[in-house]
Amino acid sequence: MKFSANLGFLWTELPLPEAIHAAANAGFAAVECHWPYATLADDVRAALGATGLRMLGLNTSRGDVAAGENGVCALPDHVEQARASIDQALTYAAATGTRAVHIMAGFAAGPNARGTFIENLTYACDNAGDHLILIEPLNHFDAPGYFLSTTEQAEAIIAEVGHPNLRLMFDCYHVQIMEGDVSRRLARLLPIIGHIQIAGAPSRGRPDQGELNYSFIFEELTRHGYDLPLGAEYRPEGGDTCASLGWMDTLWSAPAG
Ligand SMILES: O=C(O)C(=O)[C@H](O)CO
Ligand SMILES: [Mg+2]
Repeated sequence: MKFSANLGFLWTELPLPEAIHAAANAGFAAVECHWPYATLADDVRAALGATGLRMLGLNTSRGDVAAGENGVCALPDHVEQARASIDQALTYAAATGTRAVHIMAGFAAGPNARGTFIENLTYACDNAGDHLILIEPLNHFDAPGYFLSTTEQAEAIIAEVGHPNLRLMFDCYHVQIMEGDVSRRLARLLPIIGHIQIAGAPSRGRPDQGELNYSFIFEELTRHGYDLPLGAEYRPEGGDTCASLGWMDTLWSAPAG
């Protein structure tokens, strides 16, 4: 199993290029981030080039954070901002060789929100080139009122958009909280999954703590032939990422031979 360091949660005390170097030194196979826009894309690209790591994903902007926005792409009265956030994310992804862009839906509900999200996702896919477009259900406790909260809802939207670039970001932590049955759900949804993330549940601490048995999940994924890096998107205790990394060895030892 390979792992991607989510730099939205790991090494957050470091500027993004330095965090990329820290992830490489710690043995991660890739990195991913949340909102890199305050950092010059050239600096990120240089750090990726120097370490040989790929950036697997970044998010569209949250919008007006002070006003409590968490993405704008399902907000019927924000279509212009949504398209601008998608353009910004795709431009940054192209400049840094980032694999996927996560389209943040925002706090919204109802058929108009769904229709808006589908139109904006279609726009994103039509302009994505080689980049994957991801959507991610978030749990009700961390993101109450977020438009997308279950894999079932995401699966129906992916089918309706019907574009090969559009995939599910399966965050085991959110799925465990909202729906459970994680390993069976993972296996069934693998054909539409574009990225998988991990964290302990329900705390969002390190993956070796809490109710999810990741050793089992890793074995299952391996059995299904899944070999892309899994996104380590957890909050290290006390903010000390290096001290939190023991799980990388204890949860997974590569099969012999
Ligand atoms: O919160 C998460 O789980 C994410 O992966 C997103 O990037 C949203 O912040
Ligand atoms: Mg996630």
